[in-house]
Amino acid sequence: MSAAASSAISVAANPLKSLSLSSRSPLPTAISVAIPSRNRDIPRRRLILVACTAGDGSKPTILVAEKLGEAGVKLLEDFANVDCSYNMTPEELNTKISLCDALIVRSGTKVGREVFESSRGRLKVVGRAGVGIDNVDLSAATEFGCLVVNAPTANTIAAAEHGIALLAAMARNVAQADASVKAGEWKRNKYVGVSLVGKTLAVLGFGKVGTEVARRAKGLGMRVIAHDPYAPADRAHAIGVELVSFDEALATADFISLHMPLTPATSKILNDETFAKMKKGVRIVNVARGGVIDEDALVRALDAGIVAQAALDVFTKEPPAKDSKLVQHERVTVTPHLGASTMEAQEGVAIEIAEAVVGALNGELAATAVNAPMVSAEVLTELKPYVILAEKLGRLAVQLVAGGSGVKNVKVSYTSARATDDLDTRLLRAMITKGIIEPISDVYVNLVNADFTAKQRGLRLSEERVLLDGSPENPLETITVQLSNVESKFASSLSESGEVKVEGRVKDGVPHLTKVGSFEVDVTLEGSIILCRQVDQPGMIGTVGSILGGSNVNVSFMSVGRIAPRKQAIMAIGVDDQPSKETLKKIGEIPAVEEFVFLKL
Ligand SMILES: NC(=O)c1ccc[n+]([C@@H]2O[C@H](COP(=O)([O-])OP(=O)(O)OC[C@H]3O[C@@H](n4cnc5c(N)ncnc54)[C@H](O)[C@@H]3O)[C@@H](O)[C@H]2O)c1
Ligand SMILES: O=C(O)[C@H](O)COP(=O)(O)O
Repeated sequence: MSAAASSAISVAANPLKSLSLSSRSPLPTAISVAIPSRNRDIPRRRLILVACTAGDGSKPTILVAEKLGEAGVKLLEDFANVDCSYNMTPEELNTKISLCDALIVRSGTKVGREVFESSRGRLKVVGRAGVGIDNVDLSAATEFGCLVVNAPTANTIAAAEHGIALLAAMARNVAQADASVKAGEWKRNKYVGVSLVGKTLAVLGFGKVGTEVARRAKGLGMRVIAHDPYAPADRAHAIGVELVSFDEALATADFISLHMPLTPATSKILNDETFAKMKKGVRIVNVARGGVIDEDALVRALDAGIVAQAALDVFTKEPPAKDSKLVQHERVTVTPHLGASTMEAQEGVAIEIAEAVVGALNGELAATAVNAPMVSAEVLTELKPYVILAEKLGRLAVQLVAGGSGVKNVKVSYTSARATDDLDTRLLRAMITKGIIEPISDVYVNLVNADFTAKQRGLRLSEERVLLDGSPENPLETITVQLSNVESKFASSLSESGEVKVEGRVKDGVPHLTKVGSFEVDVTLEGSIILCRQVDQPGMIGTVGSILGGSNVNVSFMSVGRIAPRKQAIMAIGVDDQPSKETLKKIGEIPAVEEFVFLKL
């Protein structure tokens, strides 16, 4: 099958009366009449991939719950109403959130399920001004269709520098000696330190921060090894770092620096058992997350002399209890989660997160999305009309089902001359899901929660690719949506094998409906559509057109698809305005009309 094989003919004509056809095909199966209309352009709909600004044109509201750099706040203020409310209690946050479209936090605010529940569907984006997203309930965010974005790069150097600062300060007892001098003491023998040069540093978590720490430690003359199950060896080799197993790292290190995220797999990864595998007198730095260390076990390891010293920027509970044995331990150096706190990093993070949040509220895909598939801007631009087509086909198909909620099986076919790995259909699938679910529920579906929502509703969506011959000028030729095991309220929409079937394609950047059941039609997918099955006979277009015209319903497009002359035909009529019940009744009463349906797009 190819685009050229379609036998639909589009005839640009003005009023219905002056319809004249010039066909290249002996037996046209679809005849279209383009009617100039106020709304001929694709409606200025936002591509609602993730979130959107308020539909009424009013500014969105962004709640900034923790201190954010000035430049970021300014960027947000140019776009939205910004409420900077710091130090809120959880209850205050839950109360405010229902009035906010986006929330920006750092590590100090817990964004749990109750925040999404309290937002009652309004919260569309959570921006984490930093890297770690362990304070955000990602599953709840996804369920509620809320995008989570972070600012993963702007504080890397700051965190790495803080790790090195703690490493050196710990080795030379800087904090303890400082406190002692300020207390009037002068104990030069007590605060003799250890040297870094020639010592082995094990970096656990060789990601952005870990790599920068390793690079700096090499500069200090240390031997650096790293453990990271997901890090590429060539990156390690490039800076002279050897990747080793976890146990080897523990057994050989004089210093251990932690740089992995807090996940169920890394929670308390340093514990009694793993401390026991370490070299006696090891020194530990943690600028990652407090939860990766079992803090009670660390106190035991310090007291047992396994761990000589520790330098900690992060704690399981922040701030830690005043009487925390760990914090008060004389061989432990602490800072109050300062890793990202440099002027430069905070300005950078603020801009990075503000841009991500504004972009997401504008309906763009964020490059730093944490809970949504990444789709590059180029792919997105190219797929834009197909994304609209996909959603509209979903909407149309489900409205053709009698008692739409029984839809369980959806088959989507994409015809394209593009190689399979050159066509990313995740967006299209999400939008078809949105189109199918939204008209029959009050769920808001977007790229974030489409798969989750489909699964939750027992909707199985299978995709099929049909490879076409020819050059892949367009990403896609047609999209076909089929719903199986359903009854249809418009029998003509059933395929030969009994599925509700609609097919569309993009023409000149505009989505068109090109097939309903076995009938070829050609109508732009905008406004609303009336589908009529009728006996093909002269005057039908005029009769229906004058009923609609008489009721002041503006017709934007008409197309007739038929099996053969004087047999059954499907008339697809695009209308800008919703016809009244009486008008639709009049159409149904035309003797040649066998069935009809009104569909909202
Ligand atoms: N103290 C601070 O203010 C501060 C500042 C920035 C980052 N951080 C924290 O530092 C951590 C690292 O940040 P990043 O930007 O380098 O993140 P990153 O994602 O670039 O790197 C994390 C690395 O950890 C690795 N990893 C995952 N599981 C592991 C495991 N079980 N064992 C070993 N490695 C594992 C990953 O493969 C990845 O390479 C995060 O927890 C982040 O929140 C803290
Ligand atoms: O994960 C991070 O980015 C750091 O821990 C920084 O957290 P903060 O924004 O609370 O300083």
